[in-house]
Amino acid sequence: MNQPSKQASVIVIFGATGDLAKRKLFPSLYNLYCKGVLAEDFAVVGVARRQLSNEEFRSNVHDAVIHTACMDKDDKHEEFSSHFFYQPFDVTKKESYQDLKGLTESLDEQFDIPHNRIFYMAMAPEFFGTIALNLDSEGLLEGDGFNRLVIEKPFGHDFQSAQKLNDEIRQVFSEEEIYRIDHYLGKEMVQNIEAIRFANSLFEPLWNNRYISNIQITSSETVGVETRGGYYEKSGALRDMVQNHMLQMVSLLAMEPPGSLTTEEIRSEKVKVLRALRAVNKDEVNDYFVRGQYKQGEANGETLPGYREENNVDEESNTETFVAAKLMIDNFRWAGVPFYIRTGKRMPTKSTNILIEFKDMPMNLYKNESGKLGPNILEVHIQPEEGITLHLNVKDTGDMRKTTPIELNFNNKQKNNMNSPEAYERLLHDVMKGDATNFARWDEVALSWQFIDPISVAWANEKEQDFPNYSAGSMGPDAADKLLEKDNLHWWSSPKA
Ligand SMILES: NC(=O)C1=CN([C@@H]2O[C@H](COP(=O)(O)OP(=O)(O)OC[C@H]3O[C@@H](n4cnc5c(N)ncnc54)[C@H](OP(=O)(O)O)[C@@H]3O)[C@@H](O)[C@H]2O)C=CC1
Ligand SMILES: O=C1O[C@H](COP(=O)(O)O)[C@@H](O)[C@H](O)[C@H]1O
Repeated sequence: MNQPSKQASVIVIFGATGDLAKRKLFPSLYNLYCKGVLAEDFAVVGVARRQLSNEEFRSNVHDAVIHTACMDKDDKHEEFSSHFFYQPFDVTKKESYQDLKGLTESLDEQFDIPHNRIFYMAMAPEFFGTIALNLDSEGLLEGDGFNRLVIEKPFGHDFQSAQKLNDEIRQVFSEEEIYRIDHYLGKEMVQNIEAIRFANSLFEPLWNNRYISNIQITSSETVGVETRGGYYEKSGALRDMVQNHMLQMVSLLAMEPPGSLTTEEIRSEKVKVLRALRAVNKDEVNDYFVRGQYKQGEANGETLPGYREENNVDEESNTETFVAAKLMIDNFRWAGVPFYIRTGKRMPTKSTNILIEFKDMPMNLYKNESGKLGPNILEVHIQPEEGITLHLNVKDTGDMRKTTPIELNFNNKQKNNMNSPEAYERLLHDVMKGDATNFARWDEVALSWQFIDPISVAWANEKEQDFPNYSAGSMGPDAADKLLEKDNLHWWSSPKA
């Protein structure tokens, strides 16, 4: 048998019969297997309440990856599934943990794995504390190898609940052992923000309030809440998207250059941005934030239901399915530069796009169609396109005193032959390598909740009388446009969306 790799591990998935495991985790592990990242020395133990045999579980895994192809190689679905094992599990029962300990130790021997463990919490957060304490008390963390805990979002519902959850898991796991997933941090172009900024002398000197007018981040989804009404009613777009994904993108765009690309240096710079975010108190919420809820509408000739007609949604629901906001970062670099963000469900396109609008030239020497020189804009296309577009003005071919706008485009997928890995694949690989850079540190999570909480409290206390206020299939309520019009600006719609 080959020497086991140092990172070889037994991966335990709590909630292995659920949606996340099926749609994201198994296909990502399969891709890693195809690429040779997972060698022969790995094993996955799935646990959940229902009674399944190993064979039944493997058949579920097989079905989940059957449409995922190994690039340029023969498919290995059977071989891959043979690394999977199942154990029926009750999170509250000691015997479940003792059985799990026995199984993981026997897999160490069978697959020649050092005592390395990755515990992936793909279950409701209310169980995380209990699981962590039992893993410790039942001896599953003993041994020479590493123990890593991967925690899914939502990490709490507000600052207080996040702190309680953090305290519970920190009784057992150190901060370095905890990997708090924010899957946006696994996206190729989100990771590219740092490279675009810090590897190009063209941009970095301009990346401040002297040259940038404003930054706009739009993350729009075409889907409604589908089967997730129960969860979403308690969450809303503010907690579901803004507290985590949107603020993470803001941090990466606004942070100072780290001294080096180490995990802690990068995360510490992001934390400084969150500390400098101007707090919005309850009386100012309407100046900085807009909320929306979709009503019935149309897209591609299809009638789409309103949010209040979805399953498990209250017919008078006050939950927002759209948020737009103006964020101010009160530090030397960003004073006076608004960061506008918007995100919502049932919008016309599935797209995430960042747009950096540079300030106008001090004087316009040129004439063009509109009489106004268009601004330089750098767009970072996060999804579905992955790339950047730089909008410039060049001389019109016919008239030397006239300009015409042009675009310089880079498409990442073309460069990578369409094989850019999925976010979960990248993040799972990072966990295996022990690289926590693209995971949220506790202080990032704490600060983002502290910023969000006054807004969610204000919205919970004051029912929005205008709800529902945007049609499914539209770009959100008019108030989101007015938020920028007040500043003599407008949302740029991306040609790549
Ligand atoms: N689905 C997604 O795309 C995303 C999910 N998440 C988060 O991931 C977590 C899991 O989500 P998802 O997979 O969608 O949820 P599901 O409801 O589909 O799955 C939940 C899993 O937990 C198991 N489970 C529930 N109660 C217990 C219990 N008492 N003891 C043991 N196992 C239990 C269920 O299995 P059984 O019924 O057999 O016990 C099932 O395997 C949640 O925290 C969610 O917020 C985060 C981002 C995206
Ligand atoms: O975390 C979440 O993200 C998805 C959007 O993710 P994306 O990668 O498809 O952009 C969102 O639909 C979901 O509500 C939220 O929980």
